Amino acid sequence: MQSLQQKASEWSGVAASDAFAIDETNLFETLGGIQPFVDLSTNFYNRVFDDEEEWFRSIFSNSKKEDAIRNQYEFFVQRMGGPNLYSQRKGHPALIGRHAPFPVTHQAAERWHTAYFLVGGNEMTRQRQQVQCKHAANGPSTST
Ligand code: HEM
Repeated sequence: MQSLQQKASEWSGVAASDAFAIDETNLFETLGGIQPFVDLSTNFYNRVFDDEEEWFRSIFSNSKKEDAIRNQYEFFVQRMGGPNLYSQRKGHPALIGRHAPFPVTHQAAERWHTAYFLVGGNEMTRQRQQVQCKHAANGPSTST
């Protein structure tokens, strides 16, 4: 079976070595602290909340823009080599699980190619759940 990383690379067209090049440098230090990330996430969510396509905007209809901005910049600060702001406040990022309530489909991931790992992660989670349902219907597994 293909790994999540293989699927994400195939769908996005971004090689894993390019995706993980962020680990070869400390972008938090290079960019000079938190403010560039606050600006990035503010600009990002201003555009998301003003998107011209209703189906895309509606994915965020239950989110407050200020919360979404903070969640995102704290996550990026942490992931790019800065202090663990996100985990101190909210725990493990667990991004596949946290996105499970939202329709992060192939169509949505076209907007943000990094999101293909969420699409693949959701598919794998659903496949595992289907296997469990089958076992439940057939009684306990004897194969372990
Ligand atoms: C098109 C693809 C995506 C869609 C539609 C999407 C949608 C959402 C939505 C609706 C939320 C809740 C907003 C909130 O924080 O209150 C959210 C949260 C979040 N997203 Fe995404 N997302 C996408 C891709 C990504 C990617 C690629 C990343 C990481 C690189 C990411 C990181 C996060 C983080 C860190 C949160 C905050 C989670 C939390 O603390 O609850 N998202 N996303």
